[in-house]
Amino acid sequence: MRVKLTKVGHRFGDGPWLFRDLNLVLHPGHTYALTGPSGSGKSSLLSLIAGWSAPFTGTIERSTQGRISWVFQNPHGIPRRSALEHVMLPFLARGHSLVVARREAGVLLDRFALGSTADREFRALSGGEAQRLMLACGLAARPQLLLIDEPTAQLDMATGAEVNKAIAELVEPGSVVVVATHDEYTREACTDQIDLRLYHPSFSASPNSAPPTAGV
Ligand SMILES: Nc1ncnc2c1ncn2[C@@H]1O[C@H](COP(=O)(O)OP(=O)(O)OP(=O)(O)O)[C@@H](O)[C@H]1O
Repeated sequence: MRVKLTKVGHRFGDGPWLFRDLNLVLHPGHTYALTGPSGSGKSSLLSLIAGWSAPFTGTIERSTQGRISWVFQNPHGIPRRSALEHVMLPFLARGHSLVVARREAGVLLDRFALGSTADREFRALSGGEAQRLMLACGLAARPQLLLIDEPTAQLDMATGAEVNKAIAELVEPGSVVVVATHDEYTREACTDQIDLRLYHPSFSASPNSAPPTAGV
C-alpha cells in the first residue's frame, strides 16, 4: 500500500493547529519514524493515516483497501492464553487451518526471538517479550499498513533495545510501517523519519535548512 498525504492539516474543533501543509508519500518497504514533542499530534496523525478520522484540511489517499494493524503502547493480551495462541489467532481469523496457523505463528515467534516463550502464558511474559509479541501479532495479520504507537515508552533501555531490534527487522516489501516515537533508538531503527515539528505552524525554515518535503 502507498499512502499519499496532500496539504494535510489537523486541529480539533477551533483548537490550535497541530500541523499544517503536510505533503508526504509513504512507500511500501519503508519504516517511518514519526517524531515530535508530546502533544504535537503523532497519535492523531496515525489515526488519520489509518482512516479512523478525517483530516481537518487536505486529503489522504491509500492506494489499496489493504489490511491495517495497530500496535499500541501498552501490550494487551489474554492473560492465560499462550504467546503462540496470540499469534495464531490472526491466521485462524483469516480462515487458515490449525496446522497452518501453528506453523506460521511459530515462524513469526522465532523471527522476534520469542520461540522459547511459545507455550508461556501472556501474563508470564516480560514487558519486552509482550511488546515483541504485539509486533508479531501485528505482522500475523499480514497488514499492508502497520501503525505502532510509542512501542518503547513503558520499557527500560535494555528491553527497549530488544523491541527496537525487532522494529529494524519489520520491513516487508509490500507494507508501510509508521512508528510514533520519542525514542531516538527507535528512530534509528527506522528507514525514514517524519519530524512533525517541521509542520507546526510556528516552524519557520531558516534560509539554509532543507524544505520540509521529506518523503515526497
Ligand atoms: N479527540 C480529541 N479532541 C480534542 N483534542 C484532542 C483529541 N485527541 C487529541 N487531542 C489533543 O491533540 C493534541 C495532540 O495529541 P496527540 O495524542 O496526537 O499527540 P502526541 O504527539 O501523540 O502526544 P504524546 O507524545 O504525548 O503521546 C493534544 O493536545 C491532545 O490533547
